[in-house]
This record gives sequence, C-alpha cells and structure tokens, in this order.
Amino acid sequence: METKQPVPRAILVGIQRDGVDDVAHEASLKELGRLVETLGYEVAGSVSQKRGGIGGLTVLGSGKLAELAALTGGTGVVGGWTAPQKSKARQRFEAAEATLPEAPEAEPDGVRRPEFVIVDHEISPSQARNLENATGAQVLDRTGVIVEIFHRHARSREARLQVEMARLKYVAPRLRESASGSERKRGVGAGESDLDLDRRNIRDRLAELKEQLAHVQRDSAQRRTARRDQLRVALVGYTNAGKSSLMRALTGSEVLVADQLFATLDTTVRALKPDAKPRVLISDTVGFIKQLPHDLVASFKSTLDEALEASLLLFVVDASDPTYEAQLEVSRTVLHEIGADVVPSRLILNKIDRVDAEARAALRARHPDAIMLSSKSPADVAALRETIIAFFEASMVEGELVLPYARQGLLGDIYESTRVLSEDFDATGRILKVRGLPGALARLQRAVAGG
Ligand SMILES: Nc1nc2c(ncn2[C@@H]2O[C@H](COP(=O)(O)OP(=O)(O)OP(=O)(O)O)[C@@H](O)[C@H]2O)c(=O)[nH]1
Ligand SMILES: [Mg+2]
Repeated sequence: METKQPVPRAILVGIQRDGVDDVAHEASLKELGRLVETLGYEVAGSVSQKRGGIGGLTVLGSGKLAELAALTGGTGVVGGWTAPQKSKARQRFEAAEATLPEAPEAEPDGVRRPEFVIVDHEISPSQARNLENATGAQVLDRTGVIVEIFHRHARSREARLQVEMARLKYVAPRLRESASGSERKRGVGAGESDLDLDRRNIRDRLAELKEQLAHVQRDSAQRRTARRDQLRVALVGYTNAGKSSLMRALTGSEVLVADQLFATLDTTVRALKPDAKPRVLISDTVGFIKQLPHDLVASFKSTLDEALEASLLLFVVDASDPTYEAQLEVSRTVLHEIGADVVPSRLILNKIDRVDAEARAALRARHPDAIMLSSKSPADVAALRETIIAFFEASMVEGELVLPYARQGLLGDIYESTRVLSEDFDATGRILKVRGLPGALARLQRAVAGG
C-alpha cells in the first residue's frame, strides 16, 4: 500500500571563509538549497558562520552548533547524544535501489524537526559523524547531495554505471562499524571485520562496474568514430544555463528542459533543423557546478568526450544570474580539466530576455565577442543557426566526386556529409561538385573509389 510520505526537511549549513564575499556566500547557499530541493527535500532554514576554514571537528563553532542543534532537536555537543544507529542517508547510499526520501519520524511533541543537516562544503567522514552526534540529524555534504541527484537522474546504462562508481567511491571512506554490525557476521573470513567485508564488497563491485563500463564505452566510442568527420557542435556550460532549451530550439528535439539542477545527465545528439547542408550535429551535455565532485568529473569524462570531439563548443551561460562570472569560471576550469579548452568555442550569454538594457550594455562591454540571446526567441535561435553554419563554412573546401553507376548507394551519404553544388553525368557515372569538410571529402573519395 502506498502512503504519501511527508517531505523531509533540511537545514543548510554554510561557512563563509576568508576571501568569500557576502554575495558569493549567499549565492552558494541558494544553489545548495536548489540542489536540496531537486532531491525532493524542503529547506527549513540555514545557519551560516564566518570562519577561517572548515577544518574544525564539527565544522561550526560551539555557539553556532548549539543554534543548529536547537533547530534539529539535538544536544548541541558531541558525545551528548547516542549517534543514530546508522544514518538513513548512509543506508540509502548503501542500498542499491533506494530512490525516495524516507518518511520523517514524528516528534513526540508533534513538532516536525528537520531531519537533515546539509553542509555546503565537502566535509570529512568524522566531521559528518560529529555533526550527526551533536544535532541528532542525518548529515550530508554538498558532494553527497550532488552524487545523490546524479544517482536519481541517470538514465542511460553508461550514466548509471558511472554514477554508481562515483557513489561507491563516496561511500567507501564513510563506512563505519554499525551498531548492528555483529548481526551481519556471515561467512566472514578469519580475522576479517564487517568493515573489511564492506570495503571488500565495494572494491569487488567497483572492479565489476569498471569492466561493464569499459564495454559500454567501447560502443559509444565506436559511435563517435562513425561521426568523426561530421560537423559537430556541443552545448556545454553550467547546470541550468539553458543548454537543453537551446538544443530543443536548434534541433526541434524533445529533450528534457526543467528548472532543475542536473536535469540532463546523458549526452543527446541531434541534427540541426531546418537541415543544414552538410548536416550539422548538435550535442547536449551534462552541466557543471561549483565543487563538482572529482569522481563525477572523472566518470562523466566519457560523456563529455562528445564535447572534446566537437569542432565547435557553444559555451552557454545564464547571463541573468548575478553569479554568472563565477559559473563561467567553473565551466572553464572543468573544460580545462578534461582537455576540451583547445576546441574553438563561442560564448553564449543566454536568458538575455531577463536582463535589462543597462546590464546588457555592461555585458556587451565585458564580452564583446559573445553572442547574446534568448533560447525562447525564434529570431535569436535562427541567427545562432546562421552563426553555426558560417563557422563550418569557413573550414569547408570544394571538391569533385565521381560516383560510378555501380556505387549509387553512396548518394545518401554524400548528400548528408557535403553540400552538392552541381551534378553531371557521363559514361563513367555521376559527377558531383561538392563542398564539405576536408575529412569528409577524403572519406567519400575513398568510398567512391571502392576503398
Ligand atoms: N527566461 C528564459 N529562461 C530560459 C532561457 N533558456 C532556458 N530557460 C529556462 O532555464 C531553465 C533551465 O533550462 P535547461 O535548458 O533545462 O537548462 P540546462 O542547461 O539544460 O540545465 P541542466 O540540464 O540541468 O544542466 C528552464 O526553466 C528553462 O525554461 C531563456 O533564454 N530565457
Ligand atoms: Mg539540460
């Protein structure tokens, strides 16, 4: 029987470190709030503190910790509370298939206290434990939240394998002896603790996943090789910048657009519509975020290889976001990390419909080469289409293909991969004057010659 479960409530915790201004700090907490909402939790409030760093035992100082504990119903001191036997967050991470938030427990006094404390930084397993101890709540950090969102949103087999690997790597160092550990002793080798067993299981599972992933990736690499000499554009950028919206507008495809972080995790490739000649392929890719967990960058590298193999990157930015500069910086860093910063790119200042004239002028002055547009404006999208076509036009060359009558089957490929300027016939076959990328022409020359 299904019962409607109350939405879990969460308190956000942010440390404003030296050198981080108020605007950046607020924006970061707001973004964390959106991530938490994407997980299906309700943000019940936040606790911030200015501190030199996040290295302390409990992340917060004792006063702030007490303030936080008052909200969650904890003691406010480490050791003053029996730690949750095993956090539900942990259980969820360990359970292969859990997807829904758990039902919050009712408090005896009828007040529903927040069950989660979510820290806007990557914290160590022992800091998480101490915080759980002092607050009585389940503690997750930014990395844990992102890993969990990826886990829920991954659809393709490749993305699911990648996320499970990243998730196991996140969980492994956070494993600890559980209160009920002794109940789970079954067939454990001599001298081996439950913890070792868990760790060994994780290692085995990781090895298994790695093998499966290699298999899947061989297939996608083959698909990419088949598209190698095609005209390819990749949409890249911060999460929620509007990549999928542009993808829809440029290709007429029905990819998911949502006011959510990480709506897209799988790369989609579609042809530009109306058709360009030769055909242009557009890829929509996974978005970036501040402090994207390293394991996720690594695991999504193959998804982002689409970007690496494109001839043109459209670097999409939400120009209406006050922190767009920081988002731009994050995206640049990730592209650099995956080696895609050598691919020619154009900056797209999207959502310009939400920017007033004065701010537009400032953007124009700051980024004179950028393309300002709204993915919701058909005229803007049509102009972008022309820009894309002009980009490729510049690197295309003209050539002649002589297609013997016995090889007419290649005609479809020729029409897709080049623009046919003229067609003549003689005794040997069909003579086509075409314009296309040098690589495509070379491939077709080989094909018509029977190679
Ligand atoms: N006002 C306005 N809203 C836009 C524009 N482009 C996109 N949006 C909105 O921004 C939100 C995010 O758009 P998406 O296209 O899903 O963004 P994305 O970059 O694909 O995001 P992820 O897949 O989550 O990384 C949606 O609510 C869109 O409707 C625009 O030009 N103007
Ligand atoms: Mg998207």
